[in-house]
Amino acid sequence: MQVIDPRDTRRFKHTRIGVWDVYEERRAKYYIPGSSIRETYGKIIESIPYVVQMLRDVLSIRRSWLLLSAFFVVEVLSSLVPAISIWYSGQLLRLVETAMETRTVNTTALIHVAVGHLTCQVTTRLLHYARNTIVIPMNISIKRFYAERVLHEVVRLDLPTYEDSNISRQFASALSSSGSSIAWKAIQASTSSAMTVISVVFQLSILFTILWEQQDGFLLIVLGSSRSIFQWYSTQKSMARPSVWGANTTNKDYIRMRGLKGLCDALSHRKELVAGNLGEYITEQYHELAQSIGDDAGDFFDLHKLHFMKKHLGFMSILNGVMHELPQIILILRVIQKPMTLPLALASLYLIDRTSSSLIFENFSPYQSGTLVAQLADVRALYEVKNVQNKVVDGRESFPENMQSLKSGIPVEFRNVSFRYPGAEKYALRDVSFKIGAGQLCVIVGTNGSGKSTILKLVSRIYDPTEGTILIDDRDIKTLKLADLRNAMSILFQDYTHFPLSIHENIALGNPTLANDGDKVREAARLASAEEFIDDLPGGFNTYIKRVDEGHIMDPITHGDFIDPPSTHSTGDHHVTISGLSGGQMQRLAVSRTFMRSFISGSDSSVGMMLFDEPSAALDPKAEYDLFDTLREWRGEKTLIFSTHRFGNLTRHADLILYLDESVQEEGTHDELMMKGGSYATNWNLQARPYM
Ligand SMILES: Nc1ncnc2c1ncn2[C@@H]1O[C@H](COP(=O)(O)OP(=O)(O)OP(=O)(O)O)[C@@H](O)[C@H]1O
Repeated sequence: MQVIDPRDTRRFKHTRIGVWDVYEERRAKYYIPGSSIRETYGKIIESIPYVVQMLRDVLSIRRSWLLLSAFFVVEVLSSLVPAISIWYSGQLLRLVETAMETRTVNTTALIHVAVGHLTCQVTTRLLHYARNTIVIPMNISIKRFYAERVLHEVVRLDLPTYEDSNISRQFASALSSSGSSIAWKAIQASTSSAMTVISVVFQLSILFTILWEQQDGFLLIVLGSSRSIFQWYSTQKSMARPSVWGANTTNKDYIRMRGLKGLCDALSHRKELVAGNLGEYITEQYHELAQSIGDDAGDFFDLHKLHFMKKHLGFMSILNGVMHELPQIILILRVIQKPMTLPLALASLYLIDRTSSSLIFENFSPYQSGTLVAQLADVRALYEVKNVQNKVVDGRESFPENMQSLKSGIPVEFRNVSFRYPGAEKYALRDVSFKIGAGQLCVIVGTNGSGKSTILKLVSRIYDPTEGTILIDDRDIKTLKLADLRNAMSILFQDYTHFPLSIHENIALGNPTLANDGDKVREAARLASAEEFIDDLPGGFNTYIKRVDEGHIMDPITHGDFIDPPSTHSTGDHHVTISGLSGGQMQRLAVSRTFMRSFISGSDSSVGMMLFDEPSAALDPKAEYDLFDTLREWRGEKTLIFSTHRFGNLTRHADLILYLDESVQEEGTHDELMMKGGSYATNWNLQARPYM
């Protein structure tokens, strides 16, 4: 993955386009005539092992042998037809010549030429059709094949790796599923390049044979071919892009303007926009900002296009026009000298026009899907994602040594642990040490941002400590196999999310081994007080909370907008989609998922530790009471660690309370800490006062 360092001016050129700062790598990666050919071929050679692997993979897809062979046959035929057509044009030229000399027309030959021309046209259309019937199914199969592979690569990434913007960009470019698949584009680009060579060689040799015998033949050949070569050259030049480039803006007004637009566009802000009467304010502010920035405030791609166009409107495009007219001028001069040669001149001109436009087409076609080198580089990127290493390195030791040891919970110890989030300057935790015994109930309290959630993320190895050691069952957490560790615990995050799946699956994913067990899912929901409201939903447990892109509709106004899911699935009780649930209902669902993991598998349960981050924040008092009542029953059997702001229900029963503020400030039971009269006692009294 390339990283752009704007300070590296030797490598990156800076251009200001409107409000945008554009950084382009000075050395171009793709082929530009005049640039190092060795470098270009070097890149192609580097990509060969990846391309070979890709071909092997593609050929392992069912029916792909057949489709690929058919595709190559069609491509070879398509590359020969233009040359055959030019050959017929040459025959026509000969007929005109003979007619002028003998004043007779060879009708049979004329019909022959006409039929030949027509056949070429029809064949071109048929080949085009045949190509589409091969290309589309091939593309669909290859895309499906790689979609599965990509899912496999994405799913294995841990949070710090996934959060890394360089890695996510690498994945985004390698795994882009829009349009054709990378593999298929590369196959097409390679074939297209090979066919271009065949086609150009054939066409030019036929043109050469035909025009060579004519008066000014050599000049016409040179002009005809150089016209297309020149046009190809200038197009390559204008289409070549540096391999690494990036654009950013630091314009405060523009960033604010985009922020205001984002506020209007996103559904998630609409509630506050409406309730806060923000419409008028936003319109005014947006207008003022737009006026002050002026035309510089454009979308990057629009401004870049404009900049690019101005840059390339120059000498080359004028010369291009001149080259286009030269054959005509020469032929006109010839006709002026010898008026009798007019028909021959017209036929020659027609021939030159045909050849050059067909040659130009041949040379442009690889660009429709990007250059060959670019496509091969993409294939390489596609295969290199599997080399991305996770930042949280897996341990080697199995855990636990025997399942029986989990039955009374798992002891946890922090030894001088400090932690800084990736990219953050400030420590979230500093020199934290504590010990939680097996089966104990520990409650972590503290102000906002004091590090409570961070402790839970470290215990579950979502992140690793920057300094210090965490011991699980007296063993360094880093030595344990990650899968085993996570099997042994159940965690409810503060910022839990629900998946775009049915409610049944949302709960069942807490314990995928029991995913098809409807009774267990229902039991988990009951324990979390969610069963009743789920049953009241239109589709019960089959209700979808949100769905990912369902259905398309094409009309002249919306052009492929999505159909609103509820309108397409409002019948029956399967896959009914609802647009929302209350905050408390959402939380009950999240708790159900956690219960599914830890309780439902009963004696088979491998869970010895449960972590809850603010599990009752959105619950009503009754639901909160029931939840903690259920959880307390598991004390002595599972280690329970809670992070919470609500002291009352939990802390009084806790074996250990940690009062946190970057590090552990106070530690003990409720009674001990109340006696101490420190921050815990102050906060307890603050919460209790309204009820006294
Ligand atoms: N992903 C992150 N990247 C960078 N900093 C983070 C990240 N998550 C949390 N922090 C910072 O780490 C510190 C501790 O955050 P943490 O979420 O652990 O606090 P908390 O005690 O759980 O807070 P709250 O009571 O508000 O939930 C805070 O200063 C927070 O801003």
